[in-house]
Amino acid sequence: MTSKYPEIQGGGSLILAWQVRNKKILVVGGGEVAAGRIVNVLNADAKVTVVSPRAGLNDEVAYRVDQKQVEHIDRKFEPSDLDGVDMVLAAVDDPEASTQIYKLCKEKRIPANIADVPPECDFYFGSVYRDGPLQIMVSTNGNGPKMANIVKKRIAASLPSNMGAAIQKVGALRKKLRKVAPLPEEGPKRMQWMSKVCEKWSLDELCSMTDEDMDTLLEFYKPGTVPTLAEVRLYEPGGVYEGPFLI
Ligand SMILES: C[C@@]1(CC(=O)O)c2cc3[nH]c(cc4nc(cc5[nH]c(cc(n2)[C@H]1CCC(=O)O)[C@@](C)(CC(=O)O)[C@@H]5CCC(=O)O)C(CC(=O)O)=C4CCC(=O)O)c(CCC(=O)O)c3CC(=O)O
Ligand SMILES: NC(=O)C1=CN([C@@H]2O[C@H](COP(=O)(O)OP(=O)(O)OC[C@H]3O[C@@H](n4cnc5c(N)ncnc54)[C@H](O)[C@@H]3O)[C@@H](O)[C@H]2O)C=CC1
Repeated sequence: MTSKYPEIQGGGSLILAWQVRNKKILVVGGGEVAAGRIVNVLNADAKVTVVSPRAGLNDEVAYRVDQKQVEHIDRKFEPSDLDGVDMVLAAVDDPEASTQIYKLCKEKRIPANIADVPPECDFYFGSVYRDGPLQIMVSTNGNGPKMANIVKKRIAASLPSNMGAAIQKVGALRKKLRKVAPLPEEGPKRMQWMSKVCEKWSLDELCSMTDEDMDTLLEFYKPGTVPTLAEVRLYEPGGVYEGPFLI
């Protein structure tokens, strides 16, 4: 029997945008996989510590250590490394160490990704496309990591190059709108108006929107209308404005 509600398809992952700004993340290992993890978490503004013997660091990880982008503990993993840590990413070529790290993380309830052991991961990484504020993650839920990479590239190729820039402008406009209409009870109106702007304006229009344009556009929030960019630029503040576009 078909239902009017979404059908449940178990076996997936909960895909979230985890906020790790200033959280302490421990990366165990300093090889190629660790290098990828480090980029992912630094891009999310985490505080990163890498534990691995210096001799085992690959060029990229050694570079990030030398640049002080990450802290470095020059030895093998020890249990005390987990003190005060919010997340652990293990990428070592030593299955025994992997299992020990996993067990300790379970005990201490620290979320962990153990690169080579999917059953020991609280979460998987995915293939990520990034364009400014826009991030798209593709997961195949452990079935085909390389396929995730291929799907990501296809999605990326289909996206306009100014998508991230447009989203950045929308972010700035939303911030200003919050100042103009701060009250919680205005929520529904605020959201409706914001959605209309996103739907009506092209990406090029959004991208070319200046700070001044934003302020003018926001004058249309009260009547709840959405002019075009051209109309915004024709608008004279304080004037009585009743164009055919005020729908
Ligand atoms: C479960 C998971 C756990 C986790 O790592 O979080 C995991 C596990 C394993 N990967 C293995 C192999 C490879 N991994 C890659 C690449 C990536 N792997 C990533 C994620 C994940 N890998 C998680 C599932 C994600 C999902 O299913 O969607 C990506 C998407 C993200 C990232 O790691 O950052 C990143 C692409 C980054 C990008 O697009 O930029 C390549 C290709 C390459 O290196 O070019 C290969 C070789 C080819 C192949 O096998 O496909 C093996 C060894 C298998 C063996 O021994 O044969 C295991 C262990 C196992 O499967 O048992
Ligand atoms: N996405 C994924 O899940 C993938 C996982 N892998 C697996 O991930 C693991 C790591 O791969 P690579 O980075 O290519 O290996 P690698 O050999 O380049 O690096 C291993 C690193 O671990 C460090 N290390 C070893 N024992 C340690 C310990 N006890 N404490 C701290 N550091 C220690 C070494 O110094 C070295 O920096 C391998 O087991 C590999 O099979 C490989 C490809 C993709």
